[in-house]
Amino acid sequence: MSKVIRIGTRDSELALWQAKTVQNQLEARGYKTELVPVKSTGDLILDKPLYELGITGIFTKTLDVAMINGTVDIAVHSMKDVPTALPFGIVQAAVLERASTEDILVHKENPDYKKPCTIATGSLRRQAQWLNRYPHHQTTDIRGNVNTRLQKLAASDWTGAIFAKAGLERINVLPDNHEVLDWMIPAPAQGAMLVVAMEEDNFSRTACAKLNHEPTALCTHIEREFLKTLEGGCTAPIGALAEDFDDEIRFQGVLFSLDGQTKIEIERVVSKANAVGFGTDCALEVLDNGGRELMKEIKEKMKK
Ligand SMILES: NCc1[nH]cc(CCC(=O)O)c1CC(=O)O
Repeated sequence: MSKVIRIGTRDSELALWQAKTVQNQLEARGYKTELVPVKSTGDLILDKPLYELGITGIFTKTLDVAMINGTVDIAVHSMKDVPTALPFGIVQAAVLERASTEDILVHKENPDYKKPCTIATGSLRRQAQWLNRYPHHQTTDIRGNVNTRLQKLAASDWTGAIFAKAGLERINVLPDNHEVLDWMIPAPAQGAMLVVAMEEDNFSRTACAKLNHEPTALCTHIEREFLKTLEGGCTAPIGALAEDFDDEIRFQGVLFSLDGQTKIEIERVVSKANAVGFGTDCALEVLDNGGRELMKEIKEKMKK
């Protein structure tokens, strides 16, 4: 095992933490590794909402190119940032055991939700779910990595900002003044880390396979199937969570209109033995239940 596995990562604190976790796990199994941080397009364009950029894989593209060019062997991503269709030649090499899946609101003082509030989020999914629950509130866009967003919140007069709990926990910046949004359905694969490799790179794939956490891989697979079937390549307010209970998977999926007023949801239980294709089946049910018209409306609004 003399070959060094070069691990590509974005250079944010969270991305580096995640890449180092993969590095430590590989080294614990006797592999030699090297971290290669790169800047992604998503980290360089910070003045526009993500969904307006109209680029899928804005956080993953730079690393995909580095891997195809052979400057890195594997790349570590927050799985929820990875488009459901991987570039040709790139494959999933490992899904690590999932951390917290929840969204949280970080706020300054205890908010009174009965009053008008301003909630910062750059995510269509979080915006729609917040406005569905609190129609008299408003949302405002926020961009940047986790630390930047915490600073922007501190300097603002907003009520709070929404984060993935996993991200703040990982880099140890979860403030006391936060509330877990247990009613909000997370993004597909939120809280999971994905390692990708080149299909023909058997050495890296064999190494990474040892880090794979089967239940997380199955749950995130179902959530991403749901996403892929619903969205058809377009960004939309979609949430999905599959949870592992011994030999059963419990699944919740939801599609919202952009203003949060329309909600199409599904809740199902499936045995692990029948889990293949289950995410797709759930998405088809949502589409048949008014989702087709809703997705068409969202696509038209997003063009403007
Ligand atoms: N969209 C950015 C992003 N991608 C992954 C995480 C956090 C870690 C995770 O959800 O796995 C975050 C930050 C956030 O949503 O607050």
